[in-house]
Amino acid sequence: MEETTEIVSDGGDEAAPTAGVENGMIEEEKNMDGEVAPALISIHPFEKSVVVAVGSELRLFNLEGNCSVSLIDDPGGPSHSDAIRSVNFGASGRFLASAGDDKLVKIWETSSWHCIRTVYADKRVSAVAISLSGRYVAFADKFGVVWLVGLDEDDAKQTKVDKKAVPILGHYCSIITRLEFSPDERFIASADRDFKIRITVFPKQPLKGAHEIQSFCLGHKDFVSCFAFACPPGCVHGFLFSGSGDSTVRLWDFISGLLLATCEVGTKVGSLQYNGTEDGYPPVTDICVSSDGSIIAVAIQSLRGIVLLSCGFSDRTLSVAKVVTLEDNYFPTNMVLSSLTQRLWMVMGASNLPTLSATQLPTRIRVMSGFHKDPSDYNGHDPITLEDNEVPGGKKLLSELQGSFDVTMEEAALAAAAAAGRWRERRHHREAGGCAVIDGGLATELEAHGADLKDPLWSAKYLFTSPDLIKKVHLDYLEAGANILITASYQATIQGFESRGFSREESEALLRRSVEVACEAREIFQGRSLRGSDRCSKDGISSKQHPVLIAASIGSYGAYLADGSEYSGNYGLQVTLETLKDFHRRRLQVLSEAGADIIAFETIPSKIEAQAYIELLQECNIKIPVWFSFTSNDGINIVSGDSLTDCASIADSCDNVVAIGFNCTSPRYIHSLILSIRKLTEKLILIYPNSGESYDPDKKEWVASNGVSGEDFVSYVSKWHEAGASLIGGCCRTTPNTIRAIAKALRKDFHPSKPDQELHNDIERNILKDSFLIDYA
Ligand SMILES: C[S+](C)CC[C@H](N)C(=O)O
Ligand SMILES: N[C@@H](CCS)C(=O)O
Ligand SMILES: [Zn+2]
Repeated sequence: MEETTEIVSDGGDEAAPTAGVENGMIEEEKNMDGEVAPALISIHPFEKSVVVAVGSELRLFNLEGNCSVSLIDDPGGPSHSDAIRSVNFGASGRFLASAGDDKLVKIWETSSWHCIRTVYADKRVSAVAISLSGRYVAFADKFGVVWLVGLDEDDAKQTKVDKKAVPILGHYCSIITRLEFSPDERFIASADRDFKIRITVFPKQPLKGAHEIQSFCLGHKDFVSCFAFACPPGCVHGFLFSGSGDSTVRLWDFISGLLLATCEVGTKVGSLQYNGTEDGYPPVTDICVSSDGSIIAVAIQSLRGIVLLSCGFSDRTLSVAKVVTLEDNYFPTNMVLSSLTQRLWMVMGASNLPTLSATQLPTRIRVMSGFHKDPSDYNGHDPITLEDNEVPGGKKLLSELQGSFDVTMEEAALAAAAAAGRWRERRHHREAGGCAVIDGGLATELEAHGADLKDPLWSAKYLFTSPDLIKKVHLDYLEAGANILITASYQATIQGFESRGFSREESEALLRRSVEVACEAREIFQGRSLRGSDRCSKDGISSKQHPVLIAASIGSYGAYLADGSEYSGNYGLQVTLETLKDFHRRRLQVLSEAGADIIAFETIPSKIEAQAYIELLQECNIKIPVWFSFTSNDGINIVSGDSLTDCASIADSCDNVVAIGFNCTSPRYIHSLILSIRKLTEKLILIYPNSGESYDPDKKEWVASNGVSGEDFVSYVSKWHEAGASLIGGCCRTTPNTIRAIAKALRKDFHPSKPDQELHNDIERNILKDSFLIDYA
């Protein structure tokens, strides 16, 4: 690893909001792009000041001077311009760090409140932490990479815009939800949406990378939303508490990764106590623990209050001691415990609310005191929620931190957003209704424009004979409503190009060309809106509101053989797992670095080929997401006869895989395949069937079968969407007309009738965006 890695933004573009490019969902209305980011609160370790982050705003109050504080930002540098996702005073209290969706990390010096450093991240930032010594700031981007910035003495004295950070560890494409240094600064802990907490040794020379993994804390069954260290008296390293979407709080010996105790808080609190309507129990959204572990406060999504736990460190028990109910309509979205005064500060709020303007976002602060060291003392002695005039800083602080809070007007909206919560369970993503439109048959449309594909390279031939025709077809699909363009690399292989006399370098350049052509089409399409000529098409599709992703196609080995064997998987016994890996390796590497948003493994006929892909993804350390798309000709198994269960479980096992499904399969099998696969994976489901005709590989022609007509195909789209498919398009013999009709059908599915449904859909769609696409952009 290089000692320093430039992550320079090339001016304003990178840091500017790029929601249109990032967002892979269909969005009918501009305001549907809004994402609910929770209000955050952090307190100085000596309770000198308190900060609330809401939207892009940092609101600060000096508790010592009883006055509000104005931050002094970089004079020429960028300020926060999008939702702040993490705000953190280090343990020393010397600095405050803030970071978020605008890809900026800002470090503020807490005696002068100057911004002393602005770091440009190249992805949105999900978590930030400051080391005990104040010498390092770590931040996590949404790709799952943790970066480190060193602060030296001079930093505290001057403003500096620094564009350098060093990647120190990674979570392999999983979004990091929380990041903290251990209290002794020996470790750095990072938790992710893939259920794990990684404990990494924080090395003596951390800017050279933190490679030594101390442990993984594995046991949560859903995303890890929060964690906190605690060190009871007499204990050397301490313990770690974590909360999760699986509705549990767990206690870990983080040195060994051993799970010591689990408290099923959601079950214990009981369904009557929270306001949710979902199946199962609600996620734990936040946890605050006093430094000695005697106070453990837990926030649960949609719970009007907090849960206090008691922990027996020696006998490894963790149980609910008390549920403290707050007044109606108060759902804390974020909390912080002051170790000094043992006051729990809570905030409720969100960065965008459907009924309120973007400026002056309201929040509601509550402060609780009267915690007991011995949980049995809670019997009859609840912690006390302070009245507004009893809160440190009083009404002055509240008016500063809460914004234009008008109880009667806004509390209900605020509560709705808070109740909707910060994290959604992973398994709800695809059921939430978010969806994107995949394009249709590229080769089919090339043929419609006169292309002759009777060639071993099939559509890939046009990468060197007429890339402009490919671009035109991509544009036709975008105009028709596609959100995802699949590149012309399905049958483009290094081996295939070499057999046509191209050199190795030229062959690799042709692979890259397939992605470039699709990117150029996207630019043209979106450039129309920049030039002000954006109009809604007759289908109501506006390029301004129409995000586009590029999926680099990788066809199976059978496609290269050009004998139709991608529809049987019958490659002969001499073709082993190693043969397939050797065949696919270099192409995968080249395409994964060509600028695509995702790799589309298409028309996978067999388990062995899926296995080859999975092994290559790991061995080649592929850094972009992928989808796995199988073919079936009976609606039960995949075409080779391998079981769907086996194939789906192979695909499901890999973090890179964000969606699993079927392509180039007859529409008549799609519904049953969706129903089967939804039981086998929590990942997104994709389907892009062909017309139902059969392919004759000798004649290289499609022949009618008793398939379902194009018209019928479209009439199934809503049903497939309802059954759980999130990404829907067409494969061979489908056309821009098919895609136009699919986009129309799916848009019709998005007509929320009630305002709360609207909010729900909005939140869910954005989470779908988070999990599938935007984080890798
Ligand atoms: C998806 S099939 C229709 C692609 C063409 C096939 N591999 C062939 O070369 O005949
Ligand atoms: N993506 C390819 C077909 C795969 S079967 C194409 O559309 O030409
Ligand atoms: Zn196809």
